[in-house]
Amino acid sequence: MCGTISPASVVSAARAAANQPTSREPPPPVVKVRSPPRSGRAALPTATPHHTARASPAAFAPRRPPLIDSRPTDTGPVLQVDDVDVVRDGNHLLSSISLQVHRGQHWALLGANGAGKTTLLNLLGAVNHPTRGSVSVLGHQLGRVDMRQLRSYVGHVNPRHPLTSPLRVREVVLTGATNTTELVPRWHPTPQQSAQADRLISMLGMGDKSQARWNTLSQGERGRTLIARALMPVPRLLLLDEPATGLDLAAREQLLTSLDTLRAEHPELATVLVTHHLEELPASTTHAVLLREGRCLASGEVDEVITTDHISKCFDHPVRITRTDGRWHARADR
Ligand SMILES: Nc1ncnc2c1ncn2[C@@H]1O[C@H](COP(=O)(O)OP(=O)(O)OP(=O)(O)O)[C@@H](O)[C@H]1O
Repeated sequence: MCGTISPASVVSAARAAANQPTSREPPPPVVKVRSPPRSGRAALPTATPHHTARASPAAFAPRRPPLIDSRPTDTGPVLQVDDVDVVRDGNHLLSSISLQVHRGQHWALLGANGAGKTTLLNLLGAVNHPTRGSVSVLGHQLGRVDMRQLRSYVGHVNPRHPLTSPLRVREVVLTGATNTTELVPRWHPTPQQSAQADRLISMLGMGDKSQARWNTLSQGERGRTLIARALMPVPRLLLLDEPATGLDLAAREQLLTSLDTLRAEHPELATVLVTHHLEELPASTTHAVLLREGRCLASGEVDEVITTDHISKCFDHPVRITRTDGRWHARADR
């Protein structure tokens, strides 16, 4: 039986713990490290070579004035992708992709198996660089910033979370503070980080599983744990890679309702949600991009993109699309 998820209160609690303003509160004075970048230039340390990217525990001290100015007063796009290609082993995984995501927008990223959805999401999450073209995340162009630090400002829910050691739920959530898969040796959370983790766990209905080990969790419990983990940095951008995979009917509906509430309560948040299934899209989805064989088939406002014609082309199969009470359904067109 699943507990009740209340994402609005989750984020409110996270903001309170991180001492950040909610959308209703006047912002406290901010000490900026630098002015917000206009040209995409970073107010971050310069790019860190991969071989030096391992961070010491001191690197995960409690957050001070943000190195990235990602406050709601920013007017630039949260994500800007310009004419991007990704090539691996001579194969074009993505070709000529462009995309602009603004705060308050909730994008669905749709496509058949192998269409390139995860490859694109990994660019948006500052996990990988493009082969050609440019990607800016929270106003910072990949290749000009410390990717690890930039990633710490993005909530990324990956159902294939590569955790192998049997960490407890609470420990997994705390790795959201360090943006690592494993606990960082000799790192200790601050009292605020500990309290925030406990609040998130409780509000995601995992309070009675807080000490359970990762390898014993059901798929739905893992999903909730990973959402709590992703919310630890109080992100302005939330990336969700097939968040409903493996959830039973009730758990899926609860998750989608939670995402609707989260979005309504936090109008500054931008999200990108990857799925193969239209039934897994929250009603609050505002935009969509369809990928087919690494290319963009359609992109824009959701009702113009999720159409019978586009979806049939995208999945190379004749389907009929209907939308009822904000939710989408796809049926084979016989
Ligand atoms: N490192 C790599 N080298 C070569 N090909 C790769 C590499 N990584 C991914 N691919 C291929 O790129 C294509 C796109 O992969 P990707 O995981 O982005 O697709 P997807 O749309 O997320 O698929 P799915 O819905 O099955 O998860 C696939 O054909 C995959 O096999």
